[in-house]
Formats: sequence, C-alpha cells, structure tokens
Amino acid sequence: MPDNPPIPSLDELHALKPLQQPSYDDLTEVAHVVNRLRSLPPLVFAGECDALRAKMASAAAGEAFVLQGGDCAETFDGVTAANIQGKLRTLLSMAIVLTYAAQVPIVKVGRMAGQYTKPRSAANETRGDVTLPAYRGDAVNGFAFTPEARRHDPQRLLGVYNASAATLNLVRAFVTGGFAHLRSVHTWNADFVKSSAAGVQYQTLANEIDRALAFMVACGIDDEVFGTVDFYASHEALSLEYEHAMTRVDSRTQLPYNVSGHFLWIGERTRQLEGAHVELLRHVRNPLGIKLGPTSTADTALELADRLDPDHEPGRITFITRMGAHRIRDVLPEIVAKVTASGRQVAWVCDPMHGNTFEARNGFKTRAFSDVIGELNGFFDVHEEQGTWPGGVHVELTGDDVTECVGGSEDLVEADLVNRYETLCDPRLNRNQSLELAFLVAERLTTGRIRRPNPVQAFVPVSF
Ligand SMILES: O=C[C@H](O)[C@H](O)COP(=O)(O)O
Ligand SMILES: C=C(OP(=O)(O)O)C(=O)O
Repeated sequence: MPDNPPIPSLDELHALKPLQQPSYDDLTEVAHVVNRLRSLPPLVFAGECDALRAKMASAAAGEAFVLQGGDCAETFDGVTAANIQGKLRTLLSMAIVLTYAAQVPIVKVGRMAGQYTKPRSAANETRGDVTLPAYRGDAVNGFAFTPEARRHDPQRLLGVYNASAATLNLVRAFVTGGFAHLRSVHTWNADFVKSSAAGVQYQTLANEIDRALAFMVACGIDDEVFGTVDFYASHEALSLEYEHAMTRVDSRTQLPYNVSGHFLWIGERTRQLEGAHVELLRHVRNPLGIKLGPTSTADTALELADRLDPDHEPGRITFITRMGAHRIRDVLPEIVAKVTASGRQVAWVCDPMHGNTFEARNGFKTRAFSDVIGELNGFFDVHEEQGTWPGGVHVELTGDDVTECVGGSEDLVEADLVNRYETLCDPRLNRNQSLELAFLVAERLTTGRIRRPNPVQAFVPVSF
C-alpha cells in the first residue's frame, strides 16, 4: 500500500506548466465550476477501481486479456441510447469472440463516459484566411468553426460530468439488466450485413455458443450466471480542472481515488516525468495507463513506472504502446526486455491506432486496417520472442457503419471516406472492422505460439 502524501493543489499543478490545457479567460468562473464539480457525487465507486486493478493484475500475470475501446472523442450530442448501445454491443461482441476462441477472461473497458478532452498537435486550426483555436474535445470547446464555438468554456466541464453520468447510467443498466446476457449473443448483431465476412463468422460462433449454453442448462447449470458482465469506464486524464475536482478521499480507506472513471491513462503528449499529469495521478489509487509512442525508451518507461507505482503494486501500471506498424518491432523489444528485467510485472496493451494515422489524398485523416493489424502482429511477435504476455488491445471504434479507416474485408478505399466520416477527431474502426480485428486477435491468442501460464485455471466461465 503506497504512502498517502497530500494531493497537490490545482495551483501547484499549474505551477508545473502542464501541456495541452485550455486557456480560460475568466478564472473566477473556472473556480465556480470546479467547486460545483467537487460537490457532485462520484461517478464510480472506489471499490470498483480496486476490482479493476485486480483484473489488470491478472492481465499482467498472463491470466486475462484487456479489451479497451470506444470513440476517439465522445461528444455531448453523441450521448444517445442508440450510440451507447451500439458501442457496447460492438465491445461485447468482440469480447465474446475473444473469450470463446481464446478461452481467456476478457477485461472489458470502454473508452466511454469521460473521453471528452483531446490533446492536439497544433493549438490553432486555419481554414482559408480564418484561424481559430483547435477543437480540443467537447470538454473544452465546440467543433463548429466559429469564434464562439471555439472559445474555451469552463461550463463545459459540467457537461462532461452530466454526459458521463448519463452514459454510465445506461451502461450499468445494460450490463446488469439482461442486454449483456449470453443468451443475447445473437441479437447484438442480428441486423448485421449477412454478406460481411466477419458477420457470418460471428453468426457461426454465436450458434456454437447457443449450443454450449443449451448443453450447460441441460446439465443443470443455472444460465443466470451468464446474465451480467463487468464493464469499466476509462478516459485520458487530461483536463486538470476536471480530474482534480473528481479526486476524492474514499471513506472506506481514507485514500484518494479519481472517481470520474475506473481506469485513467496519461497520454503520449503529457507524460513528462516532472509534469502535472504524472504528479496528480501518482496520488490516486486507480489503475493507470501510460501511453508509450515510438520515441519512448526503456528508461522513460521505468522512470514513469517508479514514479507512478513505487510499490510495484499488481495491476497498477499498464503500458499502452502505440509505436506504429513500421516501428513497433524496432522500439518495443528493448522496452519490454528492460521492464521485465527490472522485476516489474506490468500489463502490456497494444494501441494499434495512434501510431498509424495519415492524411488521405482527399484530405481525410485516416488509418489503414492493414497497418492496424500490422502493429498488432508486431506486438504479438515481440511478446512471443520475449516470452511475455500480450495483455490486451486498445482501439478507437464505434458501433456504427462509419467509413473512417480504409481497408478491412469491405475494402473501404479513400474515396469511400466521404460517405460516413463522423468522428470529430481521429478515425475509428467501424463495427465490421472491429469484429474482424477481434477474430484476428483471437487467432493470435489461440495459435499456441503464445505462452499462457495455465489456460485451464485461467478460464473463468461465470464472467465472460
Ligand atoms: O487522439 C489523439 C490526438 O488527440 C490526435 O491524434 C491529435 O490529432 P491532431 O494531430 O489532428 O491534433
Ligand atoms: C490522444 C490519444 O492517444 P496518444 O496519447 O497515444 O496520442 C488517445 O488515445 O486519445
């Protein structure tokens, strides 16, 4: 159990000159908003964060696999039943593919209910002869290209709280109220294009699950044990005002937790060792992710791990590597080797999205499905060579049939991007591409090439 040093104040954090922060013009208004946020109830319970930390520890130990996914940038307008259900359905379908094929428990974590703040490469955006502040996520400003919308508005932080609460409320209802029951495995994708290869593969798997379920019921097992799933919320902890206001001392343990989400990650652009984000998050008890891009070194990874997890607590640290398909085989091996040699057991999760973005000839920001799979294969190969466990995937996806990433079995080309390009920031996999990815990952997990300590004991049938 870590010591409990005082949580730094917001002023102390700002003195560390944090990157990627909004510039608010009315600091009194900011203080009002932060005070209001401090008075609002937690969105998650500290005990749930502890439960997730234990599951992340299983992923670090090679006994579970993490599936983390959702929008690049959630939006306030996107908080609709259809959107939330669509993302959940996609994640549950992917999880079932991974569980059934790979026979390993899947830790299900949404990039949901809090993913409203975006770091940007450039502070401004220019269209024609007009330059305005870049869109930084609904937590900060609006997407419309007008001075009013692009103003950094602190009231939006209350919008983040409300949107996250509404999303979590429905997610909790879905995962405990019957929607996620294993019996529903067919209905999640009932409307799926029959001609889609992943859709057909999914139907075949769903039929097998139906038969297995019927067999178990015939054997006298109450199928209500398959009625609910554990599902967790995560986002990038970027807005210091919001994350600080949502950091509370847990009444059970007297220890601080960030109660805006179960799992928080520090982005590639804000993970400076002496920076404000590391300083705030080192005090909270939540399980933490650290993004590692192509310029990362083993020393950086180890220094961050020492700072954020001085006690080597199981499940505390997850390294989310996002090196790019063409760099992963060069950069990842040394990091994995040195972290492992240090005696740390961390969860290794592959984000095959953020290192593979490019601008298409028609101006759309996109990713090629082949690069996404290329990076995943590199990730599995490196861990196979090192004898370490590839602990999970982190993907930007949606439940809709958008056209934002090229490739996949539908063979989307750059000319298709214009049809349904709906993301406000980075391109997401659509439902078909997400399922396809799940089948490919399941195949890598089942080939037998990956060492799994004890697959039989590791399979926990009551919580898929
Ligand atoms: O999601 C990640 C970042 O916010 C995003 O890649 C930054 O994109 P930009 O380079 O268009 O600013
Ligand atoms: C900004 C993100 O990633 P990264 O920090 O890896 O660029 C993200 O995951 O939204």
